[in-house]
Amino acid sequence: MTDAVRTHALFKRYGQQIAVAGVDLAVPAGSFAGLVGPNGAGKTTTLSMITGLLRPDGGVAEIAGHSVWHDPVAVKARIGVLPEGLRLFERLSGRELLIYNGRLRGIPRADVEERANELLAVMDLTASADKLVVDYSTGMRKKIGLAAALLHNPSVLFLDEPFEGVDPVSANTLTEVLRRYTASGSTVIFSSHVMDLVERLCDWVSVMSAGQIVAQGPLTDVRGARSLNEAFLDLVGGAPGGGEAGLTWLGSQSGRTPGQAPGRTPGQAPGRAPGQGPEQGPAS
Ligand SMILES: Nc1ncnc2c1ncn2[C@@H]1O[C@H](COP(=O)(O)OP(=O)(O)OP(=O)(O)O)[C@@H](O)[C@H]1O
Repeated sequence: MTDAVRTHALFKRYGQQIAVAGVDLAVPAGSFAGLVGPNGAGKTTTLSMITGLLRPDGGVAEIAGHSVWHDPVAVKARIGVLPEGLRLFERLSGRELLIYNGRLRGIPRADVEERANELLAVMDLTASADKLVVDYSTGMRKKIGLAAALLHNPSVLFLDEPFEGVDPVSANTLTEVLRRYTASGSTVIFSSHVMDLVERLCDWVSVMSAGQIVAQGPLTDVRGARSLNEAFLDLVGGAPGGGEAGLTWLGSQSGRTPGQAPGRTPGQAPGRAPGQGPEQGPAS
């Protein structure tokens, strides 16, 4: 079967900084796929190149066998995107936004209205449908963004951090919608830092580190006998206890004035409170 998404040697440089260093991504159709990696690994840059938002410096990206950069119309008809830092038409209401998106996609007005109403209901946005998007909360923006990305029934849906700022109830709604969507044979690819979430939702995982794919395949293979979080830390070289190095000044607030080292008053030797020997308890 053709992969829903495939890239070969995808490359992007910003000045001296190589953001994506030859990525070979493969996501089978019908997958619920997670793209994970530490901050700055190149996930957003990769997704931007695959969705036609950013021109690669090298390599190829294909959606269902269509080249993103040579056959952009065919690709854009097949994909839905919920990008990072989502920009929406703020002065439209949620309903107007969906109808506008649907009409831009060439969907007949009656169909757009029907789909918009259904999506608003599923996303629990019916009561806010006529409110301006500028007045939506973070979670509501994610939901209307997802509704807009789903309206034309794409075969591949790209989501950059879709659950960020979304409350547990709304996250549950989004999860259900996405599960239904992949169960029908469509593909979801989402980036996230939340390993528990990826482990719970995804059946396919691609792990990126320093601009490259360091592991990719079915979740159970990538994870092995470990949790995905442990596998991730092994793969990306997260030093166990790395957060304990340095920062000796951090914490120990008691008996200290601002700017003073912990546990010390001016003129006192380090490590002992005035008038207190090592075995001495508090004065009674
Ligand atoms: N527009 C830009 N100009 C210069 N450097 C950039 C630009 N966009 C990204 N980078 C650099 O490219 C590298 C990859 O960034 P990218 O945003 O793709 O990472 P990411 O994996 O999505 O990170 P995060 O998890 O923090 O969102 C980083 O080193 C980043 O500083």
